[in-house]
Amino acid sequence: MLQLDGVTIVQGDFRLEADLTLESGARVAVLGPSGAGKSTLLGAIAGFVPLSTGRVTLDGEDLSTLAPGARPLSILFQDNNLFPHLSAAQNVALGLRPSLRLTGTEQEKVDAALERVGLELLGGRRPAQLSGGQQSRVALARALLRRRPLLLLDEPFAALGPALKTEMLALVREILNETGAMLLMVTHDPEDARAIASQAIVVTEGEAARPAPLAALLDNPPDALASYLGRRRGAEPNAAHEGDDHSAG
Ligand SMILES: Nc1ncnc2c1ncn2[C@@H]1O[C@H](COP(=O)(O)OP(=O)(O)OP(=O)(O)O)[C@@H](O)[C@H]1O
Repeated sequence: MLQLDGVTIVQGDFRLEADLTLESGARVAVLGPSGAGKSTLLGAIAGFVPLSTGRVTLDGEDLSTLAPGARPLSILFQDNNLFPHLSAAQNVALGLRPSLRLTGTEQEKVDAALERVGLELLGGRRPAQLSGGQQSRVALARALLRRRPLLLLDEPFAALGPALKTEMLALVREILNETGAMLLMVTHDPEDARAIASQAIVVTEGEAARPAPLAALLDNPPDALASYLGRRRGAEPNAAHEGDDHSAG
């Protein structure tokens, strides 16, 4: 269970509050207008952004006392945070051992993770020698290897084409099924959210709201979310944002 307890984050004149609980294994989309604080929320959980007040706990453990690298979570950004001078296999291995001096068993785990994402033949290549989708796979393999109970995705597949994005979301879903990890995923795309999440946290007007069922939220969005999704509450279905095609029943 992930708890944000009386959390306030202040960055310059920006302020975000969060008081919410997510059950173990929850799959949660983080939605909201640009600049609302979605990345900031993930950064605070991951430890890159300091809390002004409150606590973040995972299964009762206070994460606020742990350095980012020691937190029981993996985070993926759009740029995949791969090191350009290391091979794909070494980038994956970093998830296990920052020194890259692997034992035989650890090497086997790295190989298995690369195989799991279909990159067993490309482990020797550096990121620049891989396609965008392959780079995303390397980053996912590293997250897979770490087996942390919380996976934070900050629009990691936004730059990929629709087919690749669908494939990556399917892979994430499989990984979540295998690991039982909890997911928090920032996305601007309601269809991506539907593909993987069952709940949503709406971040708007200085607050990260308590999680709500995703389908109901997308079918009948509050005003702040409706304008961000490109349509108004009560609008005719054919006034909906192109590509945002869903039926209520
Ligand atoms: N280091 C910083 N110092 C001051 N303000 C910051 C800093 N980083 C971000 N902000 C501000 O915090 C607010 C939230 O930014 P954040 O990146 O979390 O928004 P977001 O919802 O993820 O936006 P987007 O959807 O555009 O990525 C913004 O107003 C931004 O300008």
